[in-house]
Amino acid sequence: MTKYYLDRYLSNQTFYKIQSQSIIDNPDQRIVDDLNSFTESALYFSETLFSAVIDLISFSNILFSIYPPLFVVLFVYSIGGTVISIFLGKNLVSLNFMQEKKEADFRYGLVRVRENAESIAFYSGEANEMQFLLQRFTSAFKNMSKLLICSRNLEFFTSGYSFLIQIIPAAVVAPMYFSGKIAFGVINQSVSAFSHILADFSLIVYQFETISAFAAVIDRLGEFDNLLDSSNPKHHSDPSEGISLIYSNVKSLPEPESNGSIPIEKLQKLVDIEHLTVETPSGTALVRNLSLVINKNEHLLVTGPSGSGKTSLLRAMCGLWSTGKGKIIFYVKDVEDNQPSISSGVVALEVDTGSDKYGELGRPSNRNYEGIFFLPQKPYMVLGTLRQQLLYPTWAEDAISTADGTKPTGSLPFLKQAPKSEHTSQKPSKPTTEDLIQVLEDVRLSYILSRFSSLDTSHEWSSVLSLGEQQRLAFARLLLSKPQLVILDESTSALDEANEVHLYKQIEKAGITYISVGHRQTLYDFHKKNLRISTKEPSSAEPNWSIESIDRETV
Ligand SMILES: Nc1ncnc2c1ncn2[C@@H]1O[C@H](COP(=O)(O)OP(=O)(O)OP(=O)(O)O)[C@@H](O)[C@H]1O
Repeated sequence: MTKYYLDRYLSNQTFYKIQSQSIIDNPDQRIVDDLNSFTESALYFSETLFSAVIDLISFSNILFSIYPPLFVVLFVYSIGGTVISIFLGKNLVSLNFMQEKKEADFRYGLVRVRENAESIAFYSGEANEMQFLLQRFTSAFKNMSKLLICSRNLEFFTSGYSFLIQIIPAAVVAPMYFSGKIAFGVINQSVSAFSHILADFSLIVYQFETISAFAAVIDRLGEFDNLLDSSNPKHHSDPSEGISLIYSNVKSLPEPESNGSIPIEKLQKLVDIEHLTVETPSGTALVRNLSLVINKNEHLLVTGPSGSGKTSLLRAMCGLWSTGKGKIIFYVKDVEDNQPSISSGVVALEVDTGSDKYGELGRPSNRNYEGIFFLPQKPYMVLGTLRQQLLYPTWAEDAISTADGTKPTGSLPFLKQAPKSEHTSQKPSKPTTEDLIQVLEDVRLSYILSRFSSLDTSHEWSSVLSLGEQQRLAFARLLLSKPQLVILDESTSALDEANEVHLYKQIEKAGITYISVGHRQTLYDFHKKNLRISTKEPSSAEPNWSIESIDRETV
């Protein structure tokens, strides 16, 4: 179940939507704790129900042979008990639901302190953090107090209910004993059979607390499950709504014209943006009616005031945001045909938006395999070794290792990776250790190898590497992946100018076309075109962008 939920959580960028739009609270807690409680409680209830049925069958016969009216008493008593316990414990489901949420919020607060330890320490923000954490804890504590009061009332009733069981059957059959119809031992027999059967009928009374906790877990999982289903593209009512992202598959070179030449624009087109309007998820238009073509080696610099929507444009290009309208077409090469020759004579540019390859929205499962790479503003370091940092996100280590570094034995089904699809087989071949060492030299990071002794040591990389070093590591990933197009969102903001120049030269040398977002004047040197986005009246329908060539001589 964990793997099933993880698969759905990580597909279609659902994890991003949940986090950026705060759709539901604490998905991690739902995957870890709620799934655990769900499976445990489901098993427990199945067992309890099964033994109750066996018990009922065995003791009904005995009780019926003693005195049939005892059954009527038993029914009335158990139904009355169930109604009262439902009344007393009716708030338990919502209280349990909130308890799960509040405890998870508190835990998440602590995780954020751990993740942002250095920033908090620099700010000396301990007192604020303490207050913030105590607020969350107090909230969980108050809810727990309500939960305890509700459980206490229910417990009082349940105890009284179970004590009366000892008296009721004896009181019912006592007249029969005094009139000499039954022996004294039969009273004991009837008490025993009565309490067994009543326990079976009173499952709701005795298990009310567990049932309400189970119901809260089902609620939380159900909410999560619906959300995961709704972000599956198959459930979208109209896939044409919003921004369409199309990956057009260039199967081969275009047809030569009558004079034997190939139109340069057809040969080199990488991205075509048509009438694109990007809006925030709340509906504010940021970039309006943008039309733009990016050809091979026509490096584009996106500039504009802070908050004008530069990163949002990149989000739309990566498919993270689809609010707005217009079309973005990426011309990606098919790896099987990636060395076409003009003499092959095969023609045309094939637009492949078929559902078989890219899904109904025409999006591939991993854009890195399509030759498009994205470097985000905040460098992201994975948990693991330096080798894993460099291979991320295009390749993964083959074996799944446990925390102590040993490889798992046995054949647990969830450790098996899904069979490689036709699409993932297009991954570039995995770099060797020499390639990794070389790329570290290319980004001027070879000294970290000697500092950390080998490529296979694990560290908390985001803490032990400076921001600039993390940005250089991100460029190393890019150089290894060798994409056709890279989208850089202020990816050199923490670097000195010499390193920035060096890295841009490296990617230019590798033949990678890049689109950068940035504020620095130095960036103009490496780009051919400048897209300026301005902040205009949100109500205005006028385009708020302009594009101009950058003349390297005059910069
Ligand atoms: N999830 C969101 N929901 C609503 N509005 C958002 C969301 N994310 C960003 N915005 C808003 O969209 C606008 C554009 O944000 P964006 O990050 O694209 O700006 P930017 O031009 O890249 O700025 P900077 O140069 O400061 O990085 C901002 O006003 C921001 O507050």
